[in-house]
Amino acid sequence: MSEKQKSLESFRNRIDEIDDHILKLLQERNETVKKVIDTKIENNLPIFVADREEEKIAAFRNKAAKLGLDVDWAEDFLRMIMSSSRAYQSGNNFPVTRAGKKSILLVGGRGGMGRLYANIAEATGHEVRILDRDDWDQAEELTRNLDLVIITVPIKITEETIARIGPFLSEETILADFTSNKSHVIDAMLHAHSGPVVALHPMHGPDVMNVSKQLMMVCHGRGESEYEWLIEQFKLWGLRIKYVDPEQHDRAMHLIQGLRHFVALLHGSFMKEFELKPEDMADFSSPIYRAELMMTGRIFAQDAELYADIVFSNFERRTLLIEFLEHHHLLADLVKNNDRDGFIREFRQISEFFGNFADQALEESSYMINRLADRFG
Ligand SMILES: O=C(O)C(=O)C[C@]1(C(=O)O)C=C[C@@H](O)C=C1
Repeated sequence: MSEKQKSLESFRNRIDEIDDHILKLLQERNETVKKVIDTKIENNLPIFVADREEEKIAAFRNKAAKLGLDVDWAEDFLRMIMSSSRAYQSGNNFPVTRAGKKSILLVGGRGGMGRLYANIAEATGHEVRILDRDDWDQAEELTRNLDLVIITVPIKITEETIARIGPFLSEETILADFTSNKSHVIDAMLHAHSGPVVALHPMHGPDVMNVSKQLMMVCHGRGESEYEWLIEQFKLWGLRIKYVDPEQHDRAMHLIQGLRHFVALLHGSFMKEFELKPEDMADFSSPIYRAELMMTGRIFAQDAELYADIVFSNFERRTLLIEFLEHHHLLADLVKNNDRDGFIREFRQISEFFGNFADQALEESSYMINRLADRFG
């Protein structure tokens, strides 16, 4: 072995030692996190503490800069550590609110979201009951002495399920739902129940590792002081809360869920029609195109009925999708007429409309693409 090879080997050995040391330190950090979550459970404190994380990130960046390290990389590193810390804290028991343990019924509790929240609520010490499709003959028993009922059934049967459960509920029971559609649902709940009502939309799927730092949209219905403990409980689980107006929520959802999924559907359907095989396209794609292909492809790994419910959710959404499809003429005509100048004019008008957001989109998407390329490239 040459002298050069020998020194390379000794440097690599030193790097291995340092990496092992990092792992040991992470393990020690985890042991401390275990004590943190025990203290939080004893004192009813939340898993995710935004201020603490922001302060730590700012301090870490400063220290990294002084040590001549890449500050953005250092921030990512710390964010990953804290994310794993929250996952760890979400692994066993959860803190409960000062209002104490409650009885909670999940209607549709055997679906993905129902199971996720049933497990978390159970791990918090709440009494969890499930009412699924075939359990309606037990509805009376399941709704006795009940603090909260959450409707988490497919969109298309949400309103009829609300109407069905309403008569079983006492004045004190909170009626809530997890549907991605709010204005009609909140009206249905207020109509079916005279007690506290709150409409919720967890902005995540059932496949998340844990709910810490996930967003819960909240639309006020009735009796805020009575359902306050529930919002508090979400915060203790680590969720972020955003209060929204139901109409405003639904408009945004038409665009985000309806339109976005529809664009992906159109893309996938076109690929199928012209036999553009995703594997071949992926091989020829740089990270950005690959990311787009993945955004389209991920939909088809999921349930067709779920997407049908999202796309066909209601009349407003279907109207918007038809408007969207008809709008394609504007661009199709530019292409048909080989109107390069018209294309540039339209492009610039869209850029103006997007304003500063376009720069933010460029920055965020570049970040995402670099991370993806590093992991899967
Ligand atoms: O300081 C806390 O409360 C923690 O739970 C620890 C920790 C971390 O791992 O540093 C994790 C989650 C919080 O959001 C903030 C910080």
